[in-house]
Amino acid sequence: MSSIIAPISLGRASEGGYPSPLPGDKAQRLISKSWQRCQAYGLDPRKKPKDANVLEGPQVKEERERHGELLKVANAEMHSLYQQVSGSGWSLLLTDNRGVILDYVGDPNLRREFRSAGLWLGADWSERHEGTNGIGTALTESRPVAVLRDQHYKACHHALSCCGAPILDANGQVMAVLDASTVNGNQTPETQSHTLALVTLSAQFISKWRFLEEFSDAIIIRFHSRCEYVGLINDGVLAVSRDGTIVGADHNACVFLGLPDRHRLIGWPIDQVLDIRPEILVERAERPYLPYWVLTTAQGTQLHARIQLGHTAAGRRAAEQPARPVPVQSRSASQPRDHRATLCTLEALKGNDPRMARNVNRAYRIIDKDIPILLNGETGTGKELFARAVHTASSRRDGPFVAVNCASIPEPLIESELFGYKGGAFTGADRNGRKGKILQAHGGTLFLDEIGDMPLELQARLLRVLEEREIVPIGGDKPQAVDVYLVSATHHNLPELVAEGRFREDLYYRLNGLTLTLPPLRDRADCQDVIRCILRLESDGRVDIDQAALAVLRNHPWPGNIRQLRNVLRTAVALSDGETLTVEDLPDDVLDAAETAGDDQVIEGTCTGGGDPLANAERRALQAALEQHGGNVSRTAESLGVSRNTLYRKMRRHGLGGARGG
Ligand SMILES: Nc1ncnc2c1ncn2[C@@H]1O[C@H](COP(=O)(O)OP(=O)(O)OP(=O)(O)O)[C@@H](O)[C@H]1O
Repeated sequence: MSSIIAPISLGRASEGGYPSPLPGDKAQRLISKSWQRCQAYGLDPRKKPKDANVLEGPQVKEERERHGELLKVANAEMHSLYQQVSGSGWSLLLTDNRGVILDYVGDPNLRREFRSAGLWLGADWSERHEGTNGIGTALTESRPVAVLRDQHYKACHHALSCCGAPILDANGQVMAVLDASTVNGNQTPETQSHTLALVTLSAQFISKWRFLEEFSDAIIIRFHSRCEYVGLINDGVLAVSRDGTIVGADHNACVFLGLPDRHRLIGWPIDQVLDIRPEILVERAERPYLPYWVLTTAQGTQLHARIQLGHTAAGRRAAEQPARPVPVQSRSASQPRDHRATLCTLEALKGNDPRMARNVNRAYRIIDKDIPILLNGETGTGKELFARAVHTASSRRDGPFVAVNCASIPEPLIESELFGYKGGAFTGADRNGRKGKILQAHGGTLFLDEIGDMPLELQARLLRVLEEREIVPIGGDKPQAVDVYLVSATHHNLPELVAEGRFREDLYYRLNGLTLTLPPLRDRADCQDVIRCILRLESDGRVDIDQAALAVLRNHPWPGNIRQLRNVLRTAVALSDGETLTVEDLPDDVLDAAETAGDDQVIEGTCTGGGDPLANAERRALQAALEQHGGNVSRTAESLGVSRNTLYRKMRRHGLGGARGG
C-alpha cells in the first residue's frame, strides 16, 4: 500500500449494516418509546383526526413526479414482493420521507377497507399525525418496525397490522418507507416478523439500487469476505472517483471496514483503505469481465471484490470503445459450469492428499449407518461437494440432496425455510402452505451449511426434529414423519461456540457423529494436481500450464481455497490466447502475493546461472555487499536499504547461501 499519509485507522468488522428489525423485548421497548413520543406530541389515543391531512390530487401527482425514478424501481419491487405476501390481505405502500403515501400495490378488492383505515394516496402517516404505526415509527427510528394491532397508539388503528422499513439514500438518510399493511386480524407476532423480513429485504434492495444510481459515474468496488456474496444484497459497496478518492460508501462497506459511519471513509484515498493503487483500480474497472479480486484492508483482512464502472460511466465507455473481442474461452468465463456433476464421487475427492484420503476412508466406513457427519474447513475447501459425494455413495443416492446455507437466509426466514408452513398459517404467500427444506430432503440427505450461524431457538427445534424424526410445520398441528440423513458444515469452532453459550451442546453432540476436517488448499500435498484438475475442467482440457505459473499458484495462500482457485483459473483461461497458461496470464493480486512472499522456486529457475543480465547484476551486487560486511546479513541488509527477510529471499533466489545471521 503506498503511504503518502498514515493509513486510515480501521477497526474489526463491526455491527451495523442496513439497520435490522429488533428482536422480541427490544422491539417492544421501541413501541413503548414511540407511545411516549405520541404523548409528548399531545395526541389523543381515542380521537380520530379531524382532517386526514391528505394531499390533494394535483399535489400527489407532483410529489410522484418528483420521486419519478424511485417510484418506478420501488413499484417493480412492490409487485414482486406482493406475489409473496398477498395471501393474508397484505398490501404494499410506499411513502416519501415525511410519511405521505405515494404508491399502493394490493388487492383492488381491499382498497375500500384500506381507505376506511386511512391508507390512501396522499395520506400522512407520520408518527406525529397517526401515532405509533409501521410507516411513521420506521421513519422516526430509521429502522424496520412491525406494529401489530393494539400496538398502534390510536384506537382507530387497532384493526391494522403494519411492517415498515426505511429506504435509504446514498448518504444513509431515510428517503422513503416501504410498508406492508393488512386489516386481516389473524396476524401473530411470528407471522408478522416473517413479513417484516421480506419488506426489509426489499427496502434494502431499493436502497442498494439508489446508492449505485447515485454513483453511476464512479468506479464501484463491491466486496464481501465470501466470494459468492459479492454482488448480492449484503455486500459492501464503495464508490471511488478516477483519481482514487472515495466518494461514497454504503452501510455494509462500513461494517466490513470496521468503521462506525461512512463519513470516516469519504474523501480518503482508496489505497489507504484497500491495497489497490488508483491506476490499477481504473484499469480493472475497465475490464469488468474479470470476476473477482482479493483485496486486503489496512488491517490485513482479506475481502473478495468485484471492480466495475458505475453504469453511466460504463455506458459512456462502451460508446467510446470498439466492441471487446470475445475471449477465446468465453464460454467457460461467462457460463460457469458446475463441477458437481463431474467430481461428485468420494474417490475423486480423495486426490493425492493423505488427509483427504483419511477423510474419505472414514466417510466410507460410516455410510448408511445413520451417523451424522460434521464437516469443518475454511470457506471453499469443498465441504458441500464432499457432502454431495457422501450422498452419492449412500443408498439414498436416488433421493433428494437438499443444501441450506444457514448464514445466507435472514434470521426470521430460516424457520419457515427449514420447517415450512401450513396453508394460511403465514403471510399467505401460498395458500397450500410450503414444504420446508427438511421435508424436501425426505428420503435423501440434508446438508446444513454454516450450522454455527443458526439462531439458538431454532437449534432447539432442529434438535427435536432429529430426535423425534417428525416435523410440525409452522401453523400446523399434525406431526409428519421425516427421514433425512444429516451432514452439516461450519467454519466456526463449534466447541468454542458451545462454551460461549452460542450453540446448544446437545445439538452439537447430535450433529457430531463423525467430524471431518477438510484441509485448506495451501496445505494439500496434491495442490498441484488440484490446480491441473480444475484447469482441465475450466478449459475442457484444451489449456495446459507451464512450470513457472504452476509454481506461483502452488505457493499462493488461497484464502478462498478451491473456489478462489477456480475463479482465478477461469479468468486466466478466458484471457489467455494460447494453449499454455504462463505467469503473464495470472491476475495481478496472485502475482503481487508471489512477489511479496518471494516466490523463490519460480524465479530461481530464471535467475541462477541464466543469461538475464539484470538478474546477474543483482547477484553480483549482493555478493559484493555480503563480502564487504563479512557475510553479516543484518549489516548487509541495512547497507542495501532492504529488510533482512527481503535479503534472505534474494539470497535464496540467487543461490547465495552460507551467510551469517547477525
Ligand atoms: N476437489 C475439488 N475439485 C474441483 N472443484 C472443487 C473441489 N472441491 C471444491 N471444488 C469447487 O470449489 C467450490 C467451492 O466448493 P464448496 O461449495 O463445496 O466449498 P465449501 O467448503 O462448502 O464452501 P463454503 O464454506 O464457502 O460454503 C465449488 O465451485 C466446487 O465445485
